[in-house]
Amino acid sequence: METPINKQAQPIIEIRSLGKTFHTKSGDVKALDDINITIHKGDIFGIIGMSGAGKSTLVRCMNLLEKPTEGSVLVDGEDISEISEKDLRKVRYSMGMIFQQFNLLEQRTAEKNILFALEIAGYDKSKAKGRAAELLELVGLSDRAQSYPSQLSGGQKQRVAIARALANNPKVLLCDEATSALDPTTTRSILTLLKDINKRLGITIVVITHEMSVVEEICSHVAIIDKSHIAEQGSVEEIFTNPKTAIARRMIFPDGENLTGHVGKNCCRIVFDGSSSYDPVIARMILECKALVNIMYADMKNIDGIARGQMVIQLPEDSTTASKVLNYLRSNGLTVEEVPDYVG
Ligand SMILES: Nc1ncnc2c1ncn2[C@@H]1O[C@H](COP(=O)(O)OP(=O)(O)OP(=O)(O)O)[C@@H](O)[C@H]1O
Repeated sequence: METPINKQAQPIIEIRSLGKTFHTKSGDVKALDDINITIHKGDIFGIIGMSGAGKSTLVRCMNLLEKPTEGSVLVDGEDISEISEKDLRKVRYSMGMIFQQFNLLEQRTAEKNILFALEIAGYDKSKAKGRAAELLELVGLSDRAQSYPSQLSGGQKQRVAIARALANNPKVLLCDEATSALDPTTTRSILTLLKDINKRLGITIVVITHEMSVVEEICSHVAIIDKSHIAEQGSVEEIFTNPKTAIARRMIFPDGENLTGHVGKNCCRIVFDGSSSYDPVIARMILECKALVNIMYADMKNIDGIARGQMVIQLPEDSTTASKVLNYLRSNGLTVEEVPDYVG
């Protein structure tokens, strides 16, 4: 399944038929199977999945920290599994990375953590201090340059890690569960910073997370990974409005789970894309079509102030009334898809 093409933007990361098997003493573990993803320049691309789904392995394959056993990874059109170690190092410098546990050097101050990254990349020494100051300002930590990690809060540590990851002007920032160790308020401030960096510097951001709220807050696109496979991918708006797989529905609408386990013949899925609120439409439909319907599943979300979501209803057995219901919903601008055998 391909991400819808953003016609303005060029692909920056293309993952083609990628697979990764770990050979362990107790047998082979297939961590990734036939993964196909295209990330375009300027996207904030979320990769979401449950624990053990393969998220970290996938993000580590993007800069070949983990070597895929099948398929290829193209960065800016170049197959990076084919290039020399030296060129691969350059590609890695073009892809900054941040982690859940920050991974700062505890014996160095915030400034020196950044200087270290610049030094390794061979940055001009005479300009390095100025560059570090610029980066600390970008992440709002100019006044903590001389603090050691142990003197910083979790959010401040992640800001230093972001500054360090940006030191070499990367084209891509890979974030592996970057907010998972932070409280909700700090999480929001880090996500706001990432959004700002994406906007101001045009850096493509890949966000690995198990939290849908993170995707909802900052991502433009999302791929849902389940048991080593991509279950679904697309723009966040599209996936949130009309999730097609059970895993996507479970992750996006966890509150809808109390309605799972329902099975029904002759159902239809109604997609609310923000142009109408469902209560009056459904109520009017019941009155106008004189049709009683069973609600098999329903959930709505507020995305950017617009109500989106979906509902699955069981249509009346009488086919004339069922058609009336479908026509009514469609004529009210709703997207309606018939589901002959619904399994919730
Ligand atoms: N180095 C390794 N050796 C063997 N198996 C591994 C290795 N790394 C990951 N795995 C296995 O690959 C699968 C995917 O792991 P991965 O860490 O990528 O998942 P994840 O979605 O990031 O999970 P989590 O959120 O729990 O970190 C798991 O079954 C894991 O046990």
